[in-house]
Amino acid sequence: MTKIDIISGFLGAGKTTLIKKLLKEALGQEKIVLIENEFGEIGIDSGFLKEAGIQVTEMNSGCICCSLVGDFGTALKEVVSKYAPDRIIIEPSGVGKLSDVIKAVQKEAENCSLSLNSFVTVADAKKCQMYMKNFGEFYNNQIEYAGTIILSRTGQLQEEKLQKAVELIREHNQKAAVITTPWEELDGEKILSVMEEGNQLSRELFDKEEICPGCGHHHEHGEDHHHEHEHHHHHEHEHGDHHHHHADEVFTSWGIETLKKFEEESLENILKQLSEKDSFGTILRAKGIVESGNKTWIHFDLVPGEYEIRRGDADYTGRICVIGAKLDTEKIQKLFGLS
Ligand SMILES: Nc1nc2c(ncn2[C@@H]2O[C@H](COP(=O)(O)OP(=O)(O)OP(=O)(O)O)[C@@H](O)[C@H]2O)c(=O)[nH]1
Repeated sequence: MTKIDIISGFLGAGKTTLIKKLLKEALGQEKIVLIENEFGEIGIDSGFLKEAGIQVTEMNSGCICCSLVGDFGTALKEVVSKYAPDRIIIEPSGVGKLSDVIKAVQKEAENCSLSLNSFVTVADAKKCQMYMKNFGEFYNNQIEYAGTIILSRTGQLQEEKLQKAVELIREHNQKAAVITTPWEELDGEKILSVMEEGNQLSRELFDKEEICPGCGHHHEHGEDHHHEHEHHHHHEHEHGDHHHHHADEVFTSWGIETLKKFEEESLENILKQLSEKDSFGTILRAKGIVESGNKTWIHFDLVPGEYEIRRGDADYTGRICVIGAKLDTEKIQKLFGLS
């Protein structure tokens, strides 16, 4: 029986960082396949995992949570028959709805010999209030359906702020275990055992009813699609323009492969502008690997309010990806000096 762990979380929450930690500290002996579904045109994360000998299957052509459920099922089956792994870790795109991913996995689990072992959401403790307010339709679904919620960046947070984050999360999920301890203080084994217990707790919730991610209403399990549509129309009449969005209606991504070399200073200036000004749209995530002078390479990461530049390994070509809402991609391209 292959175990499946779903590690969801909004853009830049820390999913990849968590997966690395688990692989290193808890899953070293197991045969693992990672299925990544990145939102954005260019997969940037998978390099290090491939180097670590982990099998990575990228699904960058679309979203596993909605239209491509069929393809996702095929991908799962292929992975099981080809590698017979002990465990499949699924990292859905940061803007995917966790409930859709769980549904897709459950559907396939019946056919292949798969067991849904855990469904986790990584949430940036510093930003959950802002994300709930601005992108609640996607963000809250990930919180509501998680068996375990693993807060990231809690180390730098004041106690009251962390307390507030936990309260906000509890408004959407009373049952999940919420990990508040900074990750450096926890062993991967400990985190994994909490994740696996979370499965037991929320299975009950998931079996009984489904919370409509858009309107917050509970639908009986098994309620058919036709019926659901009527239900939604009903709401539209009541509340005006209520309808559910697909991720690609709300979020856009811009990605480019480039040979351009960047000085650390000028890249710093670019990231500073991206994170401070709102004239490029709402920037939610940027990452890239680009060449710098003297055959050195720079890796960078940006989430709202913070960015990080570090020296890293060369890659097969330079790549940059920016994700956000209402992006002015032309202006962003110019900012990187690439138009
Ligand atoms: N200080 C701090 N930084 C973190 C923590 N978790 C993640 N980061 C940083 O945040 C950035 C994003 O982390 P990732 O692990 O790539 O996040 P992700 O959820 O995989 O992001 P996507 O690529 O958008 O899917 C990286 O620069 C990490 O080093 C944390 O707990 N504390």
